[in-house]
Amino acid sequence: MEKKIAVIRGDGIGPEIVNEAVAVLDAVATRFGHTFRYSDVLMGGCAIDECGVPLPQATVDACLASDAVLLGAVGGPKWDAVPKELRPERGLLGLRGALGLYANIRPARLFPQLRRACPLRPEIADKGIDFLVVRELIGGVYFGEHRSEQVDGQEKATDIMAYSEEEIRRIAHVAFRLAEKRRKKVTSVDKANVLATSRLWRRVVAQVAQGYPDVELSHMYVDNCAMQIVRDPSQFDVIVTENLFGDILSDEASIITGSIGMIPSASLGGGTLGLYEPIHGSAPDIAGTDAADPIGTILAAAELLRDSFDLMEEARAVEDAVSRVLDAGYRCGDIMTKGCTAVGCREMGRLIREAI
Ligand SMILES: NC(=O)c1ccc[n+]([C@@H]2O[C@H](COP(=O)([O-])OP(=O)(O)OC[C@H]3O[C@@H](n4cnc5c(N)ncnc54)[C@H](O)[C@@H]3O)[C@@H](O)[C@H]2O)c1
Ligand SMILES: CC(C)[C@H](C(=O)O)[C@@H](O)C(=O)O
Ligand SMILES: [Mg+2]
Repeated sequence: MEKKIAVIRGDGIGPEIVNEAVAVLDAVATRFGHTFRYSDVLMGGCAIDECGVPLPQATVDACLASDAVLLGAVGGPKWDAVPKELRPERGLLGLRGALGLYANIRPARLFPQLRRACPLRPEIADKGIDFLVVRELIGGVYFGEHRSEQVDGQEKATDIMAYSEEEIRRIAHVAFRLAEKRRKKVTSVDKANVLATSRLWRRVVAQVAQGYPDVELSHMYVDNCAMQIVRDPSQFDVIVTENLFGDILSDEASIITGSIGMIPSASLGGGTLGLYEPIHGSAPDIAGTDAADPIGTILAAAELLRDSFDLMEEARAVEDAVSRVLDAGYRCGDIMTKGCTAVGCREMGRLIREAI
């Protein structure tokens, strides 16, 4: 099989972790006889430095001309002073919007090898952690109007959160379809006791549920959900929620499985083009030190093989390789526990490649 992959290394640890993920894709190509052609494109702070904007049109065009997009992460303190519409993160939001990627799927799954890195009490972890956060990605407050003005001699800032029925309906279908293939439970998370967008969310999700009679739907307020994720994560199968709540809950869900450095994400739209990235950011505090855990990005590459290229065996080979390296006791600093062998980003990548 021959496929084109747009590669966005980005800022901070982005280039370090993407290098390892691309090398893993190369190992897959060699073992299974595929050809992956990469086009390197700029986004975020590095694009501001090179081109003056966080999302050059050439990047959008290259992504649209590819079969999938692999991303590291963007942003960092170097660009804190740039005007808000030019911030590195605007590049990421702009790309998600330009590619129509409305569904962001972020798994929370505890690797059996990482039980000791799990910060939850053993009796809670032993009940199992295996759920998905399905986050709406191109609506809500992220894509509403952001305004700052002088009122009565003071600065006043406003962010508008808006959702249409159709924006809610399409993400709800994604959640129900995923739940049908899993444990058949959807928890829709909102703040319907306060927000008009959440009341609409609840009504539309309940309507969509009627088309999936085998799937059980429950509703939960986001503050309660944040608490339930650490109290008893085994109750969740698929969580579906709006953009901002999903951003926050997925970071929270990541840490109960060991580390944010281990969690991949897939951003999907109506077609086959998907964007695959770890859920974490550019980690400026450890950039350039070879301390970043590349596993989240490598597992994102596995998702890319499965979702965008339909290469099930190849995706499984990457996931099994990660498992075998963890079985052998190798750990990056974020998941290091007593008795294991500490390795850096490059060495972790090499071990996983060799295990393929
Ligand atoms: N998708 C993205 O590109 C994305 C996502 C989140 C944040 N950001 C941006 O990244 C920058 C830094 O944000 P932040 O510090 O709030 O969040 P962050 O996720 O970059 O880092 C949070 C903490 O997790 C650690 N961490 C993150 N990834 C790791 C990995 N792979 N291995 C080991 N440790 C890891 C970091 O060292 C840090 O202590 C900001 O500019 C933010 O806007 C970008
Ligand atoms: C960098 C930022 C805009 C982004 C988001 O909030 O979506 C990030 O936190 C993420 O989770 O991908
Ligand atoms: Mg986030």
